[in-house]
Amino acid sequence: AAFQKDANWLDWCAAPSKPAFVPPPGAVDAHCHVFGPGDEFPYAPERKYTPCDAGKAQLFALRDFLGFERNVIVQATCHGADNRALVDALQAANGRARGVATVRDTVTDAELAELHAAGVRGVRFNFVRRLVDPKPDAYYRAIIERIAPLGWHVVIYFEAADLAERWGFFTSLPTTVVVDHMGRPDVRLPVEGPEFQRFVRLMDEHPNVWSKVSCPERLSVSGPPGYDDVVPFARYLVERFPDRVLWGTDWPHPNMISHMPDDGKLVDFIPRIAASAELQRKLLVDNPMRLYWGA
Ligand SMILES: O=C(O)/C=C(\C=C(/O)C(=O)O)C(=O)O
Repeated sequence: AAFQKDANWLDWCAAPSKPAFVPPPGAVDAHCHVFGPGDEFPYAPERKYTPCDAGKAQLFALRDFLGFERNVIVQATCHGADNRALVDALQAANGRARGVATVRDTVTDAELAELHAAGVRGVRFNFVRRLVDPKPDAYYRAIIERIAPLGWHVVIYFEAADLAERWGFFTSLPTTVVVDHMGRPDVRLPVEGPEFQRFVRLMDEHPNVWSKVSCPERLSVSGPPGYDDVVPFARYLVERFPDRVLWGTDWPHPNMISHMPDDGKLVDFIPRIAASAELQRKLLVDNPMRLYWGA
């Protein structure tokens, strides 16, 4: 094989349980990835991890098994700014997938047009240092100038400690801004405490800011299968900002060290954080369709 996955890499769950929760018709898995296969879509030389391959066929099979209709496929750092695997998956999805790409400030108009034609509707800025060496604000502002005319939005991934430091930059972004995984709250701290309430203030004071209420498996201290300690945080955001939340599996779950989540159990997390059919429809259908399909 062209690439060897990292020695401690956990492969995605090959036989997830069938979720008890049945997603509403048209439900969207709004945060997932495709990895390689590496001998067709090489991993980026600047990557900080090498995953197992996780291709579009498995992603779409999981979509169908879990009862979802569509995917938003997000470029992961292991592919850097090489979006070929993402574009390949989008083109194979027959309109049932949209993408969030990674581009450099040198991206050409032709490259942006090709990405848009494939179904890309946003770019991702990853500030998690174990994944990417951060760039100066000017680098990101240059990219935003290039993508704003396309109507794209920005997805940002950062650690809770970064929020205070980058508040000025995050609140200056002119597009819709979607935060991955609730800004990674420390769930040992109280929901009403100053740390999580800083993130709540970001959403409360900036109506262009959305959040994914995903990845309990990354945040939980109490652990699987229920990730009980994450429920209050995700539920709070769904109930406070029902029109600006998204949910995703995060398949194939890169960099999970403690365990590999069962995707069926992640789906059964949804009714615990979105307790009514209306909130479930907003979270899984209305919000992602509005943002990614312009519905
Ligand atoms: O998949 C996620 O959203 C989380 C992770 C990885 C990435 O986002 C990435 O490599 O782009 C992580 O926390 O390691």
